[in-house]
Amino acid sequence: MPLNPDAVGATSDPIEVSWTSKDALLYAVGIGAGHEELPFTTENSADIEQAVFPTFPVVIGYGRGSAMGKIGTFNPAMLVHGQQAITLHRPIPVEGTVTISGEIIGMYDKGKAAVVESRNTAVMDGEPLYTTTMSAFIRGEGGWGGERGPSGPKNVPPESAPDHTVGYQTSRDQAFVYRLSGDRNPLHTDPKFAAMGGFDTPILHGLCTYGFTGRALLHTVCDSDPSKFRHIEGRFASPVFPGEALTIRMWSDGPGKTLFTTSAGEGDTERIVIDQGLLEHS
Ligand SMILES: CCCCCCC[C@@H](O)CC(=O)SCCNC(=O)CCNC(=O)[C@H](O)C(C)(C)COP(=O)(O)OP(=O)(O)OC[C@H]1O[C@@H](n2cnc3c(N)ncnc32)[C@H](O)[C@@H]1OP(=O)(O)O
Repeated sequence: MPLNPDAVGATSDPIEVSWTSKDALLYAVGIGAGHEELPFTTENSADIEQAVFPTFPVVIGYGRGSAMGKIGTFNPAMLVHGQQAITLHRPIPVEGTVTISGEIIGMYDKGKAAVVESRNTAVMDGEPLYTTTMSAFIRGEGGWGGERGPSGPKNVPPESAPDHTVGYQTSRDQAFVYRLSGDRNPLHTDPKFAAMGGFDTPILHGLCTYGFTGRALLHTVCDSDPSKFRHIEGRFASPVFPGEALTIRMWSDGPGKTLFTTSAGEGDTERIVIDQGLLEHS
């Protein structure tokens, strides 16, 4: 059975998931943090309280609570992560339990591909903690005559030079650490599976690049304070190969708003890998 466009509105059964301090530390090293970010990478440094990166919700209970299981069948090697947004209602504690509910909120026919949007809402102690929205871009699954969905430019930065630029280096083996936070998709580690998806070598998890990007934004425009980081959104514009350098460029867009892009590679190979980036912060 192929994709089922009638799955829009399908919901998952709410499910309880928990995480520990160690999960937050593992996520931190998976997105490249280390000795310069001790609050996020240690729980026992003198006079430092452990903190959690605001992009951590994307791995809490990874995949559990999502309604994506209701969209029908497709070749998993043809799926790439398309877009991701995270809204934080309060900072994420070092450990905790949430109840996650998922819903399919859109299924768009792009002709050569299907774009499937889903939303997860997480509640802790009866109050919303965070909401995540993601889209999957499934190549070869369009063409059923459905709505084309959103298109056109969004969160376009000005032509002017960025207000801030941060560079990070991913490691050749970055995906092997990042996957331990939950996403074991072999697209990121197995050359044969990657080849089935049309890639010469495994590509980096989109959410790993997203985590590096969130670190840059947190430290540059939120004074490294997760409580100032309210909402982030962006679109995966091109694959990243493990070992590539990342450059995150930021433009202030008025009070509490920063537009951003993330690029990978250097010189001739540099290209934007996250576009339509927006951070809302205080
Ligand atoms: C069930 C379990 C769920 C688990 C989810 C996550 C699992 C993870 O392990 C998977 C990953 O991490 S994959 C890695 C991260 N993602 C990527 O690397 C994708 C990078 N992007 C691309 O390759 C292309 O932009 C590409 C291929 C996405 C699009 O490029 P093109 O084919 O050239 O498309 P284009 O002609 O530019 O546009 C066609 C229409 O699609 C819309 N669109 C483009 N990029 C999109 C994107 N990233 N997300 C959503 N929609 C997108 C365009 O707007 C266009 O629509 P329209 O014509 O209506 O304007």
